[in-house]
Amino acid sequence: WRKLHTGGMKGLQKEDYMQLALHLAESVAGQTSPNPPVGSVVVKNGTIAGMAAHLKAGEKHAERLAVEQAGPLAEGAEVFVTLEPCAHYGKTPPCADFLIEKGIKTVYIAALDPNPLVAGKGIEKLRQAGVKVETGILKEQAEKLYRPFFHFIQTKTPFVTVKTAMTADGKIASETRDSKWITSEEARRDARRLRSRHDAILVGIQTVLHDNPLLTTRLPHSRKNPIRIVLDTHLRIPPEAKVLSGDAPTIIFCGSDAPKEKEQCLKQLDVEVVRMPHARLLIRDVLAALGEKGIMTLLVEGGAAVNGSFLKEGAVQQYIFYIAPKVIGGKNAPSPFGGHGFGKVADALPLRFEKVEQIGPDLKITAAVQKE
Ligand SMILES: Nc1c(/N=C/[C@H](O)[C@H](O)[C@H](O)COP(=O)(O)O)[nH]c(=O)[nH]c1=O
Repeated sequence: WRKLHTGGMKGLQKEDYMQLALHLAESVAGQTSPNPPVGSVVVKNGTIAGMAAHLKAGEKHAERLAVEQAGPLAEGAEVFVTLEPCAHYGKTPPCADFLIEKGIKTVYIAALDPNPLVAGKGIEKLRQAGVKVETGILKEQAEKLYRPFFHFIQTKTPFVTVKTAMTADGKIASETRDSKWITSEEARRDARRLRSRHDAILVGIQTVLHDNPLLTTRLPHSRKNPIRIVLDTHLRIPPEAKVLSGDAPTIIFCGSDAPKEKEQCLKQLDVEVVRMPHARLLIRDVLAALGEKGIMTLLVEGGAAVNGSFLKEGAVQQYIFYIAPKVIGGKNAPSPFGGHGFGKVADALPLRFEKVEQIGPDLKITAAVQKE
């Protein structure tokens, strides 16, 4: 990437072009759901003849846009693409056929598609047509970017991130349940940016009753607000709750016994109410329903009760902890995870700390759940 900035185009290696394609893909992550974010670069005689990202589900794919930009230069060109070109008719015609038709000489691919319907088919089509194909360039970086998409394809449920903010002694509020504010404005802005990269954000009714959150991004030039989801078994949410405002779509999940008249009143507020088949809300049923709606990434902002159920259910793929340099104390001050947790330390959920950053005065730890 530095080479692209400083050394001009001369002497670029294939990894440099793939890095550019990955930067393009990373820049659209969060806006292409339920499609993956893909970037592509077309190179002819050592110069960049096209570069593009897939911008929105249903619109043209990255490699098609980049090759179209190249025009007549596409003949005999090299194409770098972050995910294996599609070989099947989705909302748009297959890219593999398009690349063949345009006379592309070589296709470099970072990550292979895990979808059994398409895995390897695009590559096979290209090779049968005499196109040279090389895979696995910057594979690790691409597979990290595609973790949510791969999870969604394989499980048909959203990739779940739990975000929580706590003091250095692990409290999300004081004993009197005051929580304004644990972390700094910079950290809370960073958390709202995290929201803007998610398809949906979920909280429990306790958080609505205690914090009355708006659950929007409220960032300049930010993309659309995520869908707001509230787990509210008995439909206790007050009609004047801020989360019922018109700033973003809101879906409330309730149990089978929730009062019907409350459901009607919420529907008057243009709020979607999903009545689940059991009296108790089961996390796996909620996730299946969200997957059905094409929600690929879900940010769970708790509070403690909901976080506790997601933890117990093993339904989380990533945790993001914001830690403030403060000590609040109090044996009854709430911690991020309610419920009874795991009885033995040996049964604690194993994580892998992937990134530790300082955001203003606070720490931000991004942790992946270790595959069991
Ligand atoms: N109390 C804190 C948080 N509190 C998070 C709450 O769950 C809720 O999201 C907040 O009330 C924000 O609501 P809204 O959507 O912005 O209106 N989250 C944080 O990152 N730091 C804190 O100090």
